[in-house]
Amino acid sequence: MTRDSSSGYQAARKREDAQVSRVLTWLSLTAIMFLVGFGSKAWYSDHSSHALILWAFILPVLANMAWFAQTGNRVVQKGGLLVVISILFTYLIASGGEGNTGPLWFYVFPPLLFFLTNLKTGTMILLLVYLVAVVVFQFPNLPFVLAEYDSDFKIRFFASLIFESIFCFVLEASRLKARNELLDLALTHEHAAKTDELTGLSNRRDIVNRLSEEFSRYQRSGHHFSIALIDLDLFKNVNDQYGHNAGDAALKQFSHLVQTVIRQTDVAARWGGEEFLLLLPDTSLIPALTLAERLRSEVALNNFSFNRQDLPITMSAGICSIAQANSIDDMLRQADLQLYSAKEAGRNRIAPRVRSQNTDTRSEPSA
Ligand SMILES: Nc1nc2c(ncn2[C@@H]2O[C@H](COP(=O)(O)OP(=O)(O)OP(=O)(O)O)[C@@H](O)[C@H]2O)c(=O)[nH]1
Repeated sequence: MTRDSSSGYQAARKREDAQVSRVLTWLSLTAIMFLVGFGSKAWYSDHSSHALILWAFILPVLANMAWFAQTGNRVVQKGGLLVVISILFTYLIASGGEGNTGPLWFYVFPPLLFFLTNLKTGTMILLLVYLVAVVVFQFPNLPFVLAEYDSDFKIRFFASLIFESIFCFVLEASRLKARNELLDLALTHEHAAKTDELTGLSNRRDIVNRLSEEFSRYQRSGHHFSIALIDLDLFKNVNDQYGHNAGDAALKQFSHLVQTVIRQTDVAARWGGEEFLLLLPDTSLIPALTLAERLRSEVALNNFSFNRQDLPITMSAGICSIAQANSIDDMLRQADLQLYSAKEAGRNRIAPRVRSQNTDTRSEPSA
């Protein structure tokens, strides 16, 4: 299981994305308040055109918020806000704002960029931001540049902006490192919580969850599925005769064999002790019986061994399809009954149960 495919990781990513969206909504509201406030201040200081431009920026911020509320598209929400803020700050540095304080807003860029993008994209955009500042500082005669800054200010501005950028980069890099380490730890725990330690198959808790998910899918969309409850025959004798380690080796070899026989979409789990459960999605009774019979035959033919000693391993299984049951518990109960009848009939066999509305027939293939 990779970090990306882990359900825990995906849930964490979703939570992070939702958190970023909430922060962006608050940032947008704060930006609107600032634009109203600084616009009013400029208006009453007789800088009416500056005030109007600041107020004009409220519109795209509001439009971005409304678009996000409508579509829930977080990429557009992030990108939209970044574009609006970039244009606003470029205007502020080029116009000087009030009293040539416009460039001060550039200090918002480094933390915001690393928060909204990743380290690589953030660094690239920051370099562009530097370029904008260099152009404005070096070419005061350009038509859109209205402010002139003295050399001392330019040097101090760049030095402090670069210092802030490096600091933000380092902070974000260590935050990401800590976050990834935490996610890896969560992934290890998630894997351990779902996996049987000896065989590496799903454990009982995991298969129970998957069964109920599959049952919900069946109720929603009518997708049939089947289960096979498998028990290794006379396993106590294997332990008694060859030792517990040999028994463990046989359980591992059996689990490996099962995984080579089932499809990728099937799930094999250790149900407990020497009992296993297969969940076979999109499989009705007859294909499930065919698969179980193939597995039984492979097991009977396979050379199970421990310390160069051959181990006599066979299996019996009870099969049940959702078409024959009302619930997961009912399925498990019926599969267990079938397993019992397979054992009673002499082991090393599969017991199907086929039940229609009016009839209740049982048949067992010979071993
Ligand atoms: N080596 C080993 N043995 C296990 C493990 N879990 C359960 N067993 C053994 O599996 C055996 C199950 O024995 P029983 O329930 O009597 O059934 P059986 O001998 O398989 O006989 P039938 O089920 O009737 O065919 C017991 O001896 C358990 O100790 C395990 O993890 N490792």
